[in-house]
Amino acid sequence: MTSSTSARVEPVTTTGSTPVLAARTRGLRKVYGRTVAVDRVDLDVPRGAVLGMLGPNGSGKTTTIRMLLGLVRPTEGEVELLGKALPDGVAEALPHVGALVEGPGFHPFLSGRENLRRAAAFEPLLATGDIRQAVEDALERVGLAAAAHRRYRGYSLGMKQRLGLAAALLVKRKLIVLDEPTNGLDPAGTREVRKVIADLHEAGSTVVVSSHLLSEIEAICTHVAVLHRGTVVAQGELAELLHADSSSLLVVTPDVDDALNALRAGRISARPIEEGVRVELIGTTAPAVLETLVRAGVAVHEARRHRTGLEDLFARLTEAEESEHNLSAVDTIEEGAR
Ligand SMILES: Nc1ncnc2c1ncn2[C@@H]1O[C@H](COP(=O)(O)OP(=O)(O)OP(=O)(O)O)[C@@H](O)[C@H]1O
Repeated sequence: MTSSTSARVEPVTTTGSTPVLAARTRGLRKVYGRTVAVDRVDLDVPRGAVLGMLGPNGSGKTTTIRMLLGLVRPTEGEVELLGKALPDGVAEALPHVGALVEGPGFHPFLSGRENLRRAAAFEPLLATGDIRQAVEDALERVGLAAAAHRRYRGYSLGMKQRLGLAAALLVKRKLIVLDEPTNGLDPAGTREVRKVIADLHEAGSTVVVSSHLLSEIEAICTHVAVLHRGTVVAQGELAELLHADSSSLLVVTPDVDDALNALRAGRISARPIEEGVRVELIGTTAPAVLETLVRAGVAVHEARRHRTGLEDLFARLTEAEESEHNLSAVDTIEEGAR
C-alpha cells in the first residue's frame, strides 16, 4: 500500500498463486464524449470470490459492470466472461450470469410475479415446466412473496431492487453481478441482501458487487477492487488489503526518548514520529505497549491504531473527492454571485 499523498495513487495488486478467473478485463477503457469513464482497468475476478467494486460516486463502477456484462461496448480493451471473450462469447456466457443493474426494464403495469415470469421465459437454462416454481423460490428468497401480486409501478425503490435481484436468482448461476444492490433498502432489506450473497457464495457462485461504502464491502466480500476516476487503484484479497500496514500503534507523547528506551528494553520495535512514537504491533499487543510505557513513567497523551491500508486508501480517495466537490460548489456560488 502506498502512503503517497500525491493525487495519483499507485495500483496495488495482491495475488498469490494464479487463481482461475470467473471474469477478467485487460486495458479496459470507455470514453463518453470528453468523459473518460473507465481507463486501463485490469480486473481479475477469482472463481468463487465475492468481489466488491468499491469507489466513490462517478468512479466508473457501473460502466465497468456494464462492459463486463456486454451491455456497453468498450472503447478499448478486452473482457473475458466465464472464459469466453466478449463480444463473440456473450451468448454462451450470459445464461450462466445473473445481473442486477440499473433499470432492469420491468413492465410498470404487470405485477412483480408476472414480470418475473416474463423474465423467466427468456432464461435458456430454465425449462418451461420449472418456471412457476423458480419464480416463487426467487420471490421468497428476496422477501417479496407477499407483495408479488402488486403492480411494479407501485413498488418502492427497495422493492424494485428486490425484484431485480430475484430475476438474477431465477436459475443457479456461475456468476452474479450486482450493481449497488442495497441502494434504497432499509437495514432489514440490507441484511437480507447480505444473506443472499452469503448463500450464493456458500453454494459456490462467484459474486461481483459494487458499493460506495467500505463498511458494506467489508461485511460481505472476500476480494475487493478499489476504483478511483475510472482506474483500479488497489485490488486483491480483502483480508490482505485490510491488514496491509495495519499493525502499528501511534502513541502521542512528549517523552519520545524515554518511550523509545522503555520499548526497546522490552524488545518492542518503535520509531520516533512527529507527535510521539510509532510502535509496530509484531509479537506484542496495544495493552502491553501501553503498560510498558506507563510503567516507565512515560506520559501517554493519546494512543490510536494506525488506519489499515484499505481504510487509509479509501479515506484519502473519498476525502479528496469531497474537497474537490466543495471547491466546485464554491466556484458555482461565486459564478452565481457575479
Ligand atoms: N452513458 C453515459 N454518457 C455519458 N457519461 C457517462 C455515461 N455513463 C457514465 N458516464 C460518466 O462516466 C463516469 C463514471 O460513471 P459510472 O456511473 O460508471 O460511475 P459509478 O462509480 O458507477 O458512479 P455511481 O456510484 O454514482 O453510480 C461519470 O463521470 C459519469 O458521469
